[in-house]
Amino acid sequence: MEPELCRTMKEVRLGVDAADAALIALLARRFGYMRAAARIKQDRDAVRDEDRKQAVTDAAVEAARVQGVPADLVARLWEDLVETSIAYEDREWARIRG
Ligand SMILES: O=C(O)C(=O)C[C@]1(C(=O)O)C=C[C@@H](O)C=C1
Repeated sequence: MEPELCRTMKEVRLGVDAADAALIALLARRFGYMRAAARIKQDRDAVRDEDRKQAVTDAAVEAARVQGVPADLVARLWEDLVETSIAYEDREWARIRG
């Protein structure tokens, strides 16, 4: 049910749970690309790429603005998302070559 049509907290929470499940599926896919990056990057120092991090965050903030989501909140989320991705990619880089 669309958020604007919700009349009860039960309806709201069903919608939130469904959105969270969809987000987790997308995160699983995004993290899959981090495993691919860890496999492809030969140099461990290349795991962190500040220019690309900035570009990814800028794109997310712009997409959020178009969709009417507060840009400052998305910038904060993407800071955490990309830093978490870097940590995961670094861990995978070491695991693959361990
Ligand atoms: O684009 C890359 O090089 C990635 O490894 C992906 C990613 C990301 O989370 O989008 C992660 C680490 C880099 O710092 C930049 C971006």
